Amino acid sequence: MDAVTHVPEPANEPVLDYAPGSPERARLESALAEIGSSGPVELPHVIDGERVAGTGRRIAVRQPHAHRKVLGHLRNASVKEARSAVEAAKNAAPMWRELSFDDRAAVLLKAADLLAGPWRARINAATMLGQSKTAYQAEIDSACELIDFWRLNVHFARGILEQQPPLNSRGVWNRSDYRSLEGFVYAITPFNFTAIAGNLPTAPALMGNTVVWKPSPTQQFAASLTMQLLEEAGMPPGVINMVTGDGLNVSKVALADEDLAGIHFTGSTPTFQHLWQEVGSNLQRYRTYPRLVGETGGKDFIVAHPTADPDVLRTAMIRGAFEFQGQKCSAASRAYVPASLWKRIKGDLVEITNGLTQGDVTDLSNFMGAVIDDRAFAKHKDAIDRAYATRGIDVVAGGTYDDSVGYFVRPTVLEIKDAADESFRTEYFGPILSVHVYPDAQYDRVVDQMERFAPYGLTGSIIAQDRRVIADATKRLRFAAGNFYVNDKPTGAVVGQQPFGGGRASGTNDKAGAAQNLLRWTSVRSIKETFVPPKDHAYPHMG
Ligand SMILES: NC(=O)c1ccc[n+]([C@@H]2O[C@H](COP(=O)([O-])OP(=O)(O)OC[C@H]3O[C@@H](n4cnc5c(N)ncnc54)[C@H](O)[C@@H]3O)[C@@H](O)[C@H]2O)c1
Ligand SMILES: N[C@@H](CCC=O)C(=O)O
Repeated sequence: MDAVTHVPEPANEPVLDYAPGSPERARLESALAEIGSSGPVELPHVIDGERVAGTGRRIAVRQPHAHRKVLGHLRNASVKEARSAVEAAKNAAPMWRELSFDDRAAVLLKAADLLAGPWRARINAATMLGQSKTAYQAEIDSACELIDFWRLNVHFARGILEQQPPLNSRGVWNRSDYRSLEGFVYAITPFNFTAIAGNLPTAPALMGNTVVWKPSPTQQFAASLTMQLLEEAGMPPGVINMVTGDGLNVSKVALADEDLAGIHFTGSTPTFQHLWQEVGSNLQRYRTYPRLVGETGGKDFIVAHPTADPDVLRTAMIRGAFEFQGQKCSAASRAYVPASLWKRIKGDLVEITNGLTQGDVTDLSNFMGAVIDDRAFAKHKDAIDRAYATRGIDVVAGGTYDDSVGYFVRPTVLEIKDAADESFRTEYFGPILSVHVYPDAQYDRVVDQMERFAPYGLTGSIIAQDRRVIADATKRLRFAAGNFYVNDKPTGAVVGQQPFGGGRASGTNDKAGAAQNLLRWTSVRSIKETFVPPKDHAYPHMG
């Protein structure tokens, strides 16, 4: 029973390509048709394994590219449901932490296999319809990244448990006991990645914690399916308690609870800072210091050197800025391009950007869908309108928007004279790329200016051929990005390959899907056992 087992060797889940005629495409199209043709569903809270309708404000979950189509309805959690969720998590804690690691790991390994197989098309289709992702963007998120999170977290967690003190004095045996945190973990997840939503509650759960999970309302459709999948994988009632809605009442209850042991957050910088402040002001209430893990916003950069390959640069800009409508925290939203290169790439960049296909994501020929909701649409519209109204900014591609059918914002390139313009520091979280074109000789000045201009430190790329430039930029931009790319776009980190997260205003850099993150969800106890203990208090020097 107590054998130290080996967990299955992890490997990244292969990305399926959904080419015309492929079996995965047929499965996906049938899942899209099935969801698309069934009426709106109720998206209840799941507390202690029970579906709870709730009494709070009812909110429609819409398809962003066809906003008249409603996928389902949720209700904002009231204080009552928030209390029930916290109580359920606390009650389930002794049972869950007493289960062996292998039992907890088996739930996630089974969930990963279910997602890789029978659940794949359904969750991808839900992510496409609910978050307006193309087939490829859904596949790398809701299938591959989530499967990788679950499999690799088990692998990394096993590695942590194996870390034991290297030294034992004679007659002594030292051990490390990886305890869960004392209390419950509050997981709050963003709209843009089904994988992140699935990882944030399950990573602490793997380490023996029970969780209150509050998904984003605009991701709730896929989140509810993820919850069902976890139940099918054998997750016991009460381990993960999902409450829906805006989270205000959940925070009111959870952040004031003496047993709050941690927050696992991904979302915007202001939301995380607000949660941190609340925890700070409640500090004296808590039994233990809550662990605060937050991955937040970015203003991710591409710096091109005059030696850059123009095709590599253009492709990194288009894919990095516009895939999933620029709604990745890692999306390239500012680029610094030398004048000599800009002359060479501008024509193609503008033509390709203006030709990017956009529309309903069930039409698999589209490169892009819509932005997530009316609020995001309004923010991007304001940013584009401001660009038109500002001297020194040229809207060289895109620059249009239309919300009559869906929340469509055309991929937009702004050529901006002033490197200190606010669009080089503000996260719009949409398909808007600000480009500063600099005289080739001023490369060094530009790198110095951009390194600190935005408050964030999430992702960034250097595009250059000269090795000395790459080496120098890697050093000079060391703290400007937690994920740094050489001759590639700054998006698309793969679990187990490029552990993801950033510093400065971008978060606590605890690297999702890596051992660093899992360590935040365990509180180590050191056990020293002395086999033949001393029976006399005196030391030899006392004579
Ligand atoms: N660094 C990363 O790894 C990463 C990954 C994905 C997204 N992001 C960031 O997330 C942001 C976009 O996501 P979003 O729009 O969902 O962010 P958001 O901050 O608006 O919302 C995130 C979550 O917090 C919830 N929330 C907001 N206020 C709350 C409160 N007081 N109590 C409880 N919950 C509350 C929301 O309902 C949602 O579930 C961008 O800034 C993006 O850069 C970062
Ligand atoms: N990990 C993802 C971004 C997640 C944030 O939205 C990437 O690397 O593109």
